[in-house]
Amino acid sequence: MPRGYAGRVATTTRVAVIGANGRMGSQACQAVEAAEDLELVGRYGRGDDLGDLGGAQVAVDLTVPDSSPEVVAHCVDRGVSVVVGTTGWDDARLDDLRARLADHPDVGVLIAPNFAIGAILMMRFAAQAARFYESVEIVELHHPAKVDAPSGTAARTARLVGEARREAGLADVPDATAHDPDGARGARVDGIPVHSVRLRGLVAHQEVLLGNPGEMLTIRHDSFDRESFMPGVLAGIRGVADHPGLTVGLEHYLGLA
Ligand SMILES: NC(=O)c1ccc[n+]([C@@H]2O[C@H](COP(=O)([O-])OP(=O)(O)OC[C@H]3O[C@@H](n4cnc5c(N)ncnc54)[C@H](O)[C@@H]3O)[C@@H](O)[C@H]2O)c1
Ligand SMILES: O=C(O)C1=N[C@H](C(=O)O)CCC1
Repeated sequence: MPRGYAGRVATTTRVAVIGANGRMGSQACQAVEAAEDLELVGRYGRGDDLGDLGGAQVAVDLTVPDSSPEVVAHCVDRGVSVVVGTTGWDDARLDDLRARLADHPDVGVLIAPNFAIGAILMMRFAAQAARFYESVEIVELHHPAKVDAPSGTAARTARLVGEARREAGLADVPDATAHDPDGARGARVDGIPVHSVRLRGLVAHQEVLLGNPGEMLTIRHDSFDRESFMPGVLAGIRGVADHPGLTVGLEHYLGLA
């Protein structure tokens, strides 16, 4: 156990990682093990019985969109706060989770669409810029093993941008497309066109393109390695118990909201 100031024994937080054999989960286990103030007490893969989560105080969910609601419900019902990196948390799922958390007022859940500091800043900058531009489109680019599209980050960015445009009283983005039988104009999330690229060699990347007559602003973020997510995972673990209820976005723990 680590020693704190004046030789006192500092307390550690007991952590369980669910989805521990995946690309993110395995790296999160390493990050927790390397942190002096955290203790990894449980690693769970698909099919494992989560039980009492090894006595964890905080769980990290890095599974898949189909599993995440059940995993999070299991933790919340046992009074364990959860840091959720898994995507797929649409409004209906968030509403269900809020209702569940109402019965567990001391439990915190952080839904973090992206743990990388640069991606969080990209989302904030895009929301700030949104009211100044007629056009906006999002291009997200990821590794081809990703199971969901659009990415959680792109969906969150689109919602933040859409909200900022509504508050500013902007009209819909201009688009004369009348014939698009193959869906070449991408998906629409909150009125914002979103395009998903899946390409061997990529990890996680996004561009927000904002256009006005005669100019374009591009806000781009690149995660070249999953190590970019780990400081955010650790910040989430350290903060979640102090933020009871549901929080969407790590920016709320970082003074960036
Ligand atoms: N928030 C972020 O910054 C961030 C960053 C990267 C990935 N992600 C998201 O995290 C999730 C995981 O990504 P990945 O690339 O590690 O995927 P992955 O497929 O490599 O890992 C997911 C793992 O979860 C396991 N799993 C599925 N259901 C489970 C269950 N019920 N219990 C225990 N384990 C279960 C799978 O077997 C797999 O090993 C995805 O939703 C992805 O979009 C978020
Ligand atoms: O690799 C993934 O999968 C990622 N998922 C998140 C998303 O969908 O936005 C975050 C970036 C990486």
